Amino acid sequence: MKQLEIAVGIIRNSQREIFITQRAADAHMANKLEFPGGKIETGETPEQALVRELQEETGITANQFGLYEKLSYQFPDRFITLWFFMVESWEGEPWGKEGQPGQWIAQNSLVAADFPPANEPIISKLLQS
Ligand SMILES: Nc1nc2c([nH]c(=O)n2[C@@H]2O[C@H](COP(=O)(O)OP(=O)(O)OP(=O)(O)O)[C@@H](O)[C@H]2O)c(=O)[nH]1
Ligand SMILES: [Mg+2]
Repeated sequence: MKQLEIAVGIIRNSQREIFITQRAADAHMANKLEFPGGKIETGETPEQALVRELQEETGITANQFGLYEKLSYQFPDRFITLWFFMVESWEGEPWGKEGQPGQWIAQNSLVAADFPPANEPIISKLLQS
């Protein structure tokens, strides 16, 4: 069973919109929306992985963030632990740097079904706050 640790960023602007990207058609959880991020590599802290992944996937440099939630999920073929960081201060303008479509979505209009099932508790929490 694959076991993965993932760091992702909830990139939120001053209008309470969140930068969301769409997963590739050939990826795990194909076409689902996601928070940009990816696998924590050996020797990296979750925070270091977050900064690296956001640079690679969205072009921004996160400079202030805090852990929002950490949760685990058992997929049929893999067990993943997701570290969700709230990112409210960064340099640059996020875009879909790896070719993935990106968009700003109002925090209160996120739809859980558009995301991988592991994200459900996070979408609920964002909708409630
Ligand atoms: N980035 C991201 N991954 C998520 C989210 N929710 C969720 O279940 N995942 C799962 O986390 C796993 C790893 O994410 P990833 O594919 O972005 O990893 P990565 O950027 O290192 O990709 P790579 O393997 O192409 O290098 C995938 O199995 C993905 O389906 C989310 O909101 N954001
Ligand atoms: Mg990724």
